[in-house]
Amino acid sequence: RPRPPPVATYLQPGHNFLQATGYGGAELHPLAAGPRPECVAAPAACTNNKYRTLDGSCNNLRRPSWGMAGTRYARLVPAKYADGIHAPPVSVTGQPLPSGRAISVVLFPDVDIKDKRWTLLTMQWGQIITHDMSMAMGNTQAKPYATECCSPDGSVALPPERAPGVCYPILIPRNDPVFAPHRQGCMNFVRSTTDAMQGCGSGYEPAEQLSTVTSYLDLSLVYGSSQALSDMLREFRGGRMVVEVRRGREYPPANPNRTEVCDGEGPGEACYLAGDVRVNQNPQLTLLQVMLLREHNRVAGILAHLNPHWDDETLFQEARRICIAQYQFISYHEWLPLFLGGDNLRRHGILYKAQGHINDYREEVEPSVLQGHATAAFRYFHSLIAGQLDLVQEHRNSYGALRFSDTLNRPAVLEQGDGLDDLGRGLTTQPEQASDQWFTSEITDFLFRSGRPFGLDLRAIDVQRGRDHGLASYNDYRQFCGLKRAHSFHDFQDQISPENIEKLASLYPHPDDVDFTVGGSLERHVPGTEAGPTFNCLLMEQFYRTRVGDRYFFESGNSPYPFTPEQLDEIRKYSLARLICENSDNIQAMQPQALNFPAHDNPLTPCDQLPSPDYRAWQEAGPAPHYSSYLGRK
Ligand code: HEM
Ligand SMILES: [Ca+2]
Repeated sequence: RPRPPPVATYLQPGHNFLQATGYGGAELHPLAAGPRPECVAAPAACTNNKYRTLDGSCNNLRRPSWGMAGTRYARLVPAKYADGIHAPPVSVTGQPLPSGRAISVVLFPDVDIKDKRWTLLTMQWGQIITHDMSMAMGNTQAKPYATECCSPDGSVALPPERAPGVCYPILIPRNDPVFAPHRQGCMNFVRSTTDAMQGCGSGYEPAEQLSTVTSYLDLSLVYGSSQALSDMLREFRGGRMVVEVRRGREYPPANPNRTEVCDGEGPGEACYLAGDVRVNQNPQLTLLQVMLLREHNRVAGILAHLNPHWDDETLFQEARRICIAQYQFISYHEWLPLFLGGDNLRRHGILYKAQGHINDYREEVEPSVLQGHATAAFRYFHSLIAGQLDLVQEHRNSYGALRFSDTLNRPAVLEQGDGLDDLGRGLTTQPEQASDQWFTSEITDFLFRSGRPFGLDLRAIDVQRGRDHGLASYNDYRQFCGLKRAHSFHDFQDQISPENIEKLASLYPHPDDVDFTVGGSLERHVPGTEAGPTFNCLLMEQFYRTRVGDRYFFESGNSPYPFTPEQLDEIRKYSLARLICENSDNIQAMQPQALNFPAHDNPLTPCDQLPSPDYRAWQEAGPAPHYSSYLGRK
């Protein structure tokens, strides 16, 4: 008879999870405190800016590169490479590890179980947050950035032991000009293509990977993670972002690099440029990117009306700051509690039921994204992805659906007919898949198939990516999070079912071999959360750091230029429902809790009756314009 699962120590009442994991995290692996590999050099000195920089530098005044684009992921548990430097791990018995594909087939097949409570938007917002927080230079979709960032002169110089073919665990074209000496600062610093492995100093320290985007939740996916990209995306008039207007609606500008980032029929087909290179990946993601972009221009327009004396720069920065605040509010207050439980979050200082300011910035907390989070725990939610996208009309009848793998890198559907609205209603009507061990074959057999019969396996890539990044094992992370270290496969049964333990034992030579990505995905969920204790431990640690390590977090009264309590009250009226209503083409009604299905206690509500911030709180002295002249939708 299986024993009831013990509660992980950090979740026991009275226990402080943040102490259990080091604060979170004062205990960074010593290497992460050493010379920091950076793709771009952090400024030597910071000024205390009113507004965030575009690349995230100088958020932390004492550690200007913390959370900056182009810096390494953080590690809580030391890296594990077969050779101590960069080779992917092998079994502790010396045998090879099972392939990611074999693991995916045996443990993560497609079983269609829909979530009973939450709409597909819940999944889709998660991907938005992911894209704001990290992108490994070596990841499947990072190619344009990897080349831009790491071989500025196009030169390719390789030390012989890292020549192409030495380690290619993931299939990526081998002619990538990615092996290159480092741009600046760290010249004897090399990388391998597939996995962005880095060694700094002598080149023989354990490899660390770089992330191309700012770690902060700062809408870098809208504004870009560099000043240069941001400048490309700005109109420099009225604080606005560049858009192309078609049929009276705003769309992101055309991507000059379309053959790199989009499939499709050629130049006539929509392919967008945005702050994040992954913007075209799937149409529901693109839809939210379009809405976030429209929201910026909408808010800029309102501010221009309220404060006619503001110049372009002020309007841009103020609109950006409000949009980031609305977005952080949605992400922490509306979205995150579904995954980690509101009580847990409040207990650990990740969320507050509060009015006014919350002054919890801690300059000693490193906000960089954790390997264990981005390379394992957060990817568990690939299980929420649905194999089809419902098209839904205003009365919420679904008249059809798109096959997921038909739509990847082809966002044109948003501009066809009522595509954007029909998909937007689909997002808030269709259930997401349940958070579990089952992954749709649309991503495990058909990912990026681009019209071919088969494609890639995202779950296999997730596993393999963990090895590329030298991620410590499931057992190591169990121990780190306060669970018992397993000495036999049997010992995993406190968290994992006997059937799954049997499968693990058939795949892996030794319990210490089990990949974190794999073991964590098999744990029974902690009640009230969407994952098991070990993944929860990483997720909580991450979202704690992302909040208290951000000097500009919207609720903070200690930021260099805080919102007033009155302005905070307005921001706290914002919602996902409002974002969608406001920035769709013509959606008329939405349920107030857009992550839950429409129901009698969450009824479809006319858009203009949903709560909205009153932006007059941002008006500087002067006569108020008539209210109705700027509050009107669209
Ligand atoms: C909507 C469908 C989605 C697709 C098609 C998708 C696809 C991908 C792909 C291709 C990668 C790169 C894999 C690699 O080469 O290592 C990736 C990375 C990742 N995905 Fe997803 N994903 C989706 C949704 C999500 C969601 C809902 C979440 C979490 C809530 C998520 C979390 C992540 C994370 C954390 C990474 C690693 C990012 C990094 O490089 O640091 N994804 N995904
Ligand atoms: Ca960011």
